[in-house]
Amino acid sequence: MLLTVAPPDNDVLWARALVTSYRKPGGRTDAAGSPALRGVSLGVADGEFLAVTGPRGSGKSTLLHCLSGQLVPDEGEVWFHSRPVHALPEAERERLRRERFGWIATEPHLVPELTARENVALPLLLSGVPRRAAKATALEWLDRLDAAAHADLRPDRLSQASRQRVAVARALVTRPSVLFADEPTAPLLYQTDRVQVLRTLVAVCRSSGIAVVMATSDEEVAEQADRTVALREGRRSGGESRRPAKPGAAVPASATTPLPKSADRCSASA
Ligand SMILES: Nc1ncnc2c1ncn2[C@@H]1O[C@H](COP(=O)(O)OP(=O)(O)OP(=O)(O)O)[C@@H](O)[C@H]1O
Repeated sequence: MLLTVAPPDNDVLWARALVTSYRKPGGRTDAAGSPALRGVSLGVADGEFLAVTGPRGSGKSTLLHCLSGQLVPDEGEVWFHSRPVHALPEAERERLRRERFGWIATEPHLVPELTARENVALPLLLSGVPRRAAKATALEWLDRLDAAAHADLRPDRLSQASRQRVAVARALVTRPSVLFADEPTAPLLYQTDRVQVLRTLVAVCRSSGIAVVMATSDEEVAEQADRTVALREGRRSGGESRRPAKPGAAVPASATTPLPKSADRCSASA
């Protein structure tokens, strides 16, 4: 595969001409001959909130999987700073995902036997942080997500919105450089929950300098983003739209307080 030069300095993440097809169990390329991505290029600036929009099946999730190194594209390149994600061995991609990327799925997928605080502490424990420090940092992140009151409850005792807040705290506890979120508010029934979870997430990422790449088909969600790129049938559709910041947007005070020292990045640098 031809490697080009690394991306511009102000882009934390950069992708060029991504093409991806899903293969059938027999190993053959999709019989319909319809790649999920057909040449998508984009860059994500440091600390930027980028929304990826498009109808169902347009390739949003596939793009996030490629950008986060979960899926290696058939063609094209993905760079994280000066590292060619598409060309890294599986073990290095996994390490990158664990240490520099956060992931929020549509469903929270919390460990049912663990409390909210233990769920959030888990990524830190797995990267070798001592238990006490990990649990203290987990509580600080739950507090920033307005979920500290639920710290000692297991997921089955939490509302859907609270579970998603815990999942957001778990994704951010390692202070990733990029947070990927795949329709994170879609399962929340109430608009007030969707708005609050999203605003808290965005405020925390902005105050911590974490870039966000969010797949969404919800226009209200996309309106919160700094920039929106649209997909249709695996291709960029139309231009991109940039929106001015909304200084008046109400966010919980806890989401914008500076991070305590113990919440500083715990993982190794890339
Ligand atoms: N695991 C898979 N195996 C086979 N085909 C897949 C797989 N995942 C996605 N696809 C196909 O790839 C295309 C893009 O799907 P993708 O999930 O990336 O789109 P999306 O915009 O995220 O849609 P949605 O909003 O429904 O999740 C679709 O045609 C979909 O059917």
